[in-house]
Amino acid sequence: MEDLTSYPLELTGPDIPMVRFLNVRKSYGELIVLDNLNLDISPNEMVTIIGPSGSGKTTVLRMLMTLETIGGGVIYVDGKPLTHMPKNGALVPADARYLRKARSSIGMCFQHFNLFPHMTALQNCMEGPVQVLGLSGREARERAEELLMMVGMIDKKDQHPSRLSGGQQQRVAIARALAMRPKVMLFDEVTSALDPEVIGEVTNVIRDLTTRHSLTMLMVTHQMGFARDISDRVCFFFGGKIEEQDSPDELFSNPKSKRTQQFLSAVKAAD
Ligand SMILES: Nc1ncnc2c1ncn2[C@@H]1O[C@H](COP(=O)(O)OP(=O)(O)OP(=O)(O)O)[C@@H](O)[C@H]1O
Repeated sequence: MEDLTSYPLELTGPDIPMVRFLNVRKSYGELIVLDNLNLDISPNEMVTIIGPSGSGKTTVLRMLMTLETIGGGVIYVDGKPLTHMPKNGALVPADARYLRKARSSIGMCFQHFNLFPHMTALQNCMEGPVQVLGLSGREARERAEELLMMVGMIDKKDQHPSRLSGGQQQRVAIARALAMRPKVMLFDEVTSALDPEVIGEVTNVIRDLTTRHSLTMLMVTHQMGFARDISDRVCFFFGGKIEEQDSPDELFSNPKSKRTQQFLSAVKAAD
């Protein structure tokens, strides 16, 4: 087992990142998926991960959601360890109770919306705040209505998911994740399963979040134009590592690494 004594029990100081991956490793058998990953995300920063298929992009998000066990290193959120917990003055792997609480600081939207089919849009957004956060029905309803308004879905609040388009369902899924007041929002290919004509309504909601709301966000996308448009920083992943990271303008206009150049040319040629 890894010696964790050199890892801080918590991050302190004036400029602590909202998210820190510290030497994070993940393998499936022989396959190394994340190779000593170090990544900091500042409060209110929007970071996008791009890269070829199999480079570990989704694994990064799944590790932050604690859907995967960690093979090495520690992830911190808002200064506190996410994957580990302090015990007798040292970090040890987090138990289920600690993980359940720690994970509530992370919100996620997937390619497939996973709304509860038997609940209306409003009920979908109220469920977590009532069941997990213990809000009263009235408080949860107010919060849900405010968020459905923000994503432009208030007039459809009493519809079930089967009566909504893919874009509308994804907007409800975003509102549902935000209703838990996460510290960090993750977006994994949220437009991939959508018809082209409704992609804009979802990207507009995410763009709105970056400009009007202070929220730390990490996104995986294959839509380079969108990544360029809304990110503060873009990380190009290759083989489970960050090959290159920069501001979107710099990374897309002036990529330094050969692998980034090749990837961006291939994506452009396929467009
Ligand atoms: N549960 C698993 N068991 C075994 N291998 C896995 C598992 N999950 C992911 N992998 C492998 O880990 C590697 C990274 O997967 P990941 O989904 O993070 O890649 P990605 O960059 O998001 O790819 P894509 O763009 O195709 O979604 C891939 O080679 C994948 O096959």
